[in-house]
Amino acid sequence: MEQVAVIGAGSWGTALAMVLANNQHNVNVWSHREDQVNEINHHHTNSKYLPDVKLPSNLVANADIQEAVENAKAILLVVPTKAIREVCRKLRPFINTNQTLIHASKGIEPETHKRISEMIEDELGEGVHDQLVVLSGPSHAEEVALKQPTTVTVSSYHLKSAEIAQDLFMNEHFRVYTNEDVVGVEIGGALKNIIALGAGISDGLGYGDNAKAALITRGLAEIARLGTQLNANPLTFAGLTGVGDLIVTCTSQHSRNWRAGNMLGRGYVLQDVLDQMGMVVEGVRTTKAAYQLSQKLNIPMPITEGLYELLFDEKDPKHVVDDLMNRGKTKELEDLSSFL
Ligand SMILES: NC(=O)C1=CN([C@@H]2O[C@H](COP(=O)(O)OP(=O)(O)OC[C@H]3O[C@@H](n4cnc5c(N)ncnc54)[C@H](OP(=O)(O)O)[C@@H]3O)[C@@H](O)[C@H]2O)C=CC1
Ligand SMILES: O=C(CO)COP(=O)(O)O
Repeated sequence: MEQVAVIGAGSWGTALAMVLANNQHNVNVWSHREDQVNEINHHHTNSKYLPDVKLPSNLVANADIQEAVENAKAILLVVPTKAIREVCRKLRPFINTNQTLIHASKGIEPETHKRISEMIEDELGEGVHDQLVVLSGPSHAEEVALKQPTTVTVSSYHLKSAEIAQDLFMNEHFRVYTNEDVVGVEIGGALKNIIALGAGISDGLGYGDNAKAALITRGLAEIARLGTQLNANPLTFAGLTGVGDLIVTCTSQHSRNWRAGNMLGRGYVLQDVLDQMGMVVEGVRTTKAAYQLSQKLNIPMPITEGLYELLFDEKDPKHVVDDLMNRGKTKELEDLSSFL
């Protein structure tokens, strides 16, 4: 039984805290909202983010970040990418070299084009490199909270750290694999959200399963094309954090990215969609970051480019699809030749 701190009390932070608490660990969830801390401690619920779910009694909440991480063997960071740096700065005075630092967020930072583990190292110092672990894979919070069978991957430059995370989370409902390809795991988890927005748009436009299968497979091709340029292992994209997460996010109505895309496809404007969602839609900022990166590295990413034009240049969704379908002729495997 270990002491674990969870930084972030949204849907994913709460669901992962439940997995840890169900594994008999003592879990302290930090939230920046007093009212939410009181609700978790007095009613054992987090009604905004996981309605109708009862939280275990060994899961408590704290609004003081120092108290939340006190004596923690591991700290799990689960806030939107946009909040990672701010939260790390709050955390910095209270971490030590014996703790495993796990993050479960999915995004790339616009302008710097950094992955989340790189942002964390920027803020907490290079000394945390071997303590860092990323947890990713096909896993909607709503299903994890109901103990439905789920598989994820934990990845670290230091296998021992990944194994510590594996031991903390693994149980009969939640199966955890290790993988040492941090770049591939983070790139797959972040970029699938762009394709999920696209899948939602396609459904919102009334297109069928053929279009969605095309988006998933050609989306995977461009994710792998960028990822391998960044030194990811191409095989990671065939795994849980690549095609696995693409499937779940592009086909599930739990996905906020799919739902946001669906509204865009039905004609809603971006700001109204984000206002209605009330939870993070990571794919929007990640589209900007991935588009910028593809331009900088001169890597063709036509779906990402189409999404960028739709989100940031107000291009009509139907025109985006028409332009994707009417690109010049190409070979399916041409892009993949560098893998061989
Ligand atoms: N939900 C899921 O099923 C999964 C999510 N993820 C990833 O996990 C990450 C978090 O997502 P998720 O939990 O779903 O997001 P939610 O939108 O459900 O919750 C985000 C949480 O972070 C808090 N937060 C936002 N900004 C700050 C800040 N500056 N300081 C402190 N807390 C802050 C929010 O507080 P407030 O209530 O005040 O806004 C809220 O508690 C994302 O990167 C997402 O892609 C990964 C796998 C599955
Ligand atoms: O990453 C997720 C599932 O693996 C959650 O996706 P959404 O953020 O689109 O809900």
